[in-house]
Amino acid sequence: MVAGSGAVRVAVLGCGVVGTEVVRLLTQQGADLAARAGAPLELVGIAVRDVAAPRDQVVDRALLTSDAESLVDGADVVVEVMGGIEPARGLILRALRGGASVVTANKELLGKDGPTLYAAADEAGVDLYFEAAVAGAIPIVRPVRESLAGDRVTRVLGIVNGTTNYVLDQMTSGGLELGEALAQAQELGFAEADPTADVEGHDAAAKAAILASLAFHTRVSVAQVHREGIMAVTADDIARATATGHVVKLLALAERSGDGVVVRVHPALVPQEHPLASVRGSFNAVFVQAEAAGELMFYGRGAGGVPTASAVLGDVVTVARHKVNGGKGPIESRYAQLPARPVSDAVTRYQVVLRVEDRPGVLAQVWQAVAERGVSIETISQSRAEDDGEYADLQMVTHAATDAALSSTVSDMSELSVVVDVLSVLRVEGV
Ligand SMILES: NC(=O)C1=CN([C@@H]2O[C@H](COP(=O)(O)OP(=O)(O)OC[C@H]3O[C@@H](n4cnc5c(N)ncnc54)[C@H](O)[C@@H]3O)[C@@H](O)[C@H]2O)C=CC1
Ligand SMILES: N[C@@H](CC=O)C(=O)O
Ligand code: NA
Repeated sequence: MVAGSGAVRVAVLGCGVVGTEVVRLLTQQGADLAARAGAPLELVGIAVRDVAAPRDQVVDRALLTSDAESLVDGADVVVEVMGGIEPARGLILRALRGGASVVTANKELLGKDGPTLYAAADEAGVDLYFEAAVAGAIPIVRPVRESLAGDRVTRVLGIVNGTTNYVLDQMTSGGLELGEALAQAQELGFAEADPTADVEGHDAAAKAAILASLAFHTRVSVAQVHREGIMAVTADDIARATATGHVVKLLALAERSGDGVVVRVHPALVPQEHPLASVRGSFNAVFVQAEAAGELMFYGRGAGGVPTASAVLGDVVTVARHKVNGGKGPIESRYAQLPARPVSDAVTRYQVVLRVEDRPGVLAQVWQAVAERGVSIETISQSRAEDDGEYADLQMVTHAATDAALSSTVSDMSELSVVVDVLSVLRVEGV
């Protein structure tokens, strides 16, 4: 419960893209937030690296401090939006152990070491909320953690990284190079401080681990997530996708597989008519399949300071209400303890493009290599290779099979003497 004046003392750690917008909402919406929380939310300080650095004018410079520890010690609610592992982790633990509730947007930390933080919150009897950590403004953590607590989730599939969705979209519709589109995403405040976290899939993998943990009541760490980023996606992949009625998206998937779960992040072809194909720019979308609810879709802005601040403030109001009225949000639910299965167990489909010698009998050899692995082909087409009359390009899409069978098939095909090169291998999802 709140002591003294009755105001809830809020400390903000980090004043970058998200922190500045959190400060703006706390400052400009004070009266509404107080009415909703049941007490004024008093911004008691903002921890920054450099108190002298230029700031947006909404930031009251008198509140800036480089002493984050003292700030944490005097707060009822700590908002961590500095990112990274340390000192964020130490400060969050200090806050929780000192009796403050914590709101964080830090998926990297939750994906790596969430259980330590959940345990500290549980032991101290305070809240740890993190709606902003997955898919920005979209309410997805709370629906999965609370609204679906009475159901059995079977699959989570979505676009959970705004930067890579923006980049792939710009490559598809604007014809931009990856580097050029990434620079724009950085400028717009979508990218992580180190954008390799976005383009190499680490950010999406952390979010997938968080979602899988919540959906399956199981601890899933980022190390258990199969991860491929978008750096290998070429302009040719995108052109081929368009020609065959697909869009390339970086997907996060978490699904039950036998008695376990498979969690994976990778680029995939999505049919143009699938709702995920129309998720443009920095928007995100998550499909959740649950046994009783059926299919649910969550859509909205997945990145950017202002949308993310909305999710942060929603959590701040919730934990402040608990400080004012008593009560507490849910603790970590991990009773199911489903084992993490490798990506080789996932059932998917591949689109493979081979450069082959352009002579009779080639198709039969390729077909046989596929059949020997128990895989079957749904569509196959052949075109003359643009750069050399001796070769042809074979483009095929398989029926569903395990990732193990499909990758072995590609490996076998690449060994055939008639196969000159494997030009592209992409999974196909959402069919
Ligand atoms: N930008 C976005 O669209 C979203 C970001 N997030 C998460 O929100 C967090 C913040 O992200 P951004 O605001 O975009 O990053 P940012 O890099 O713009 O801001 C972080 C700020 O924290 C400060 N900081 C870092 N270490 C500090 C320390 N030891 N003491 C004091 N200040 C320190 C930095 O100087 C910087 O100003 C990250 O965890 C990020 O993953 C989550 C959802 C969306
Ligand atoms: N860098 C992240 C920010 C939000 O989580 C993204 O692009 O999605
Ligand atoms: Na969210």
